[in-house]
Amino acid sequence: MVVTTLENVGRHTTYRASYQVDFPCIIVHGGAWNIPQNRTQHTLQAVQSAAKRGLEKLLEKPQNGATPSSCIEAVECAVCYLENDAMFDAGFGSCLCANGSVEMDALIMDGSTLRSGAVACVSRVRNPITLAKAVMEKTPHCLVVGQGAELLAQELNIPMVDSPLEMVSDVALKEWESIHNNYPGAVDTLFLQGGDFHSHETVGAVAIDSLGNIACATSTGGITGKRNGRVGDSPLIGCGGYSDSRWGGVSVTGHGESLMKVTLSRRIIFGLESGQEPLVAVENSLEEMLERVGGKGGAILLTRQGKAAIGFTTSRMAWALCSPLVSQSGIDGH
Ligand SMILES: NC(=O)C[C@H](N)C(=O)O
Repeated sequence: MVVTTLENVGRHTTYRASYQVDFPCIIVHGGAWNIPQNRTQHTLQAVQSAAKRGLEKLLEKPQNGATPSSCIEAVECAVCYLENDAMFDAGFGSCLCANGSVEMDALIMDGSTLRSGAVACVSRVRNPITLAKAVMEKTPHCLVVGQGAELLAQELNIPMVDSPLEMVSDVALKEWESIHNNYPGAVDTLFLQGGDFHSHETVGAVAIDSLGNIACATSTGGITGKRNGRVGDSPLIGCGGYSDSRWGGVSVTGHGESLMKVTLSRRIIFGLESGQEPLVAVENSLEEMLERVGGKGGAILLTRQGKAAIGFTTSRMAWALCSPLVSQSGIDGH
């Protein structure tokens, strides 16, 4: 068993960067994997636009004396934008399960109260992140799944499609057909050493508003060929995302089963609590996940102190950072 030590930290991280930012600020990712060249431009532009829209929400003037805590609206807005883009593995265009259907997961978390809401295995909801937000704001629960979640969407008039087939894109269908007959291996191998070739553009965002409140959101269709009913890391608190305004917020992407085993997002925040620099917390956690359980992934982090950190162990991950003074983005490893 190899346990990550200080000597081997940094061996696998393909990209690491950190920025000092002003408030309010938002950072967005579009999934860690081996993004093909022909998707580069679109993917990068989309995460940049999503971050810009999120920032606009953060800069909106509060109405009727309402508290200007807009980080939740900002992450929802950025994630919705990417869910609506068929290129991403979230909302319309999500990866397909073994039986060819779409099952989506999403999580949102409010770091000022630790309230969170999540949905899993929804097939007919246009924007799973909006339903996750409704779970947080309108129910006493943290996670609602499947039919129960869709019933809630109906009750709350959250936009749904009539048939799950309406959420299936041509690209997702093509990829599903290409790994036909190899489903059991897919979830195990797609993100493992050297195997980050498919599956896909999970999306996420972290925002800090002018009051210093921090929210995170993550949304995904999971991994192509996953067993029906499989739930990945994305909707689970501490796995797909975590936010505590005392420290920071994080959204992650990658091999869900690995991310769950090391509770990647909570682990990164715990690194901050233990006094680690933001980038060290991100890098140590990703390295440990790869060393310990063999899974690759990526993370975005925004801290209370105004540091943004980005890291990934896959070949690529599209990300974009936007504040009134800073605008940065990237996709390649070093
Ligand atoms: N692309 C991804 O990030 C997949 C997601 N983490 C899952 O396993 O469901």
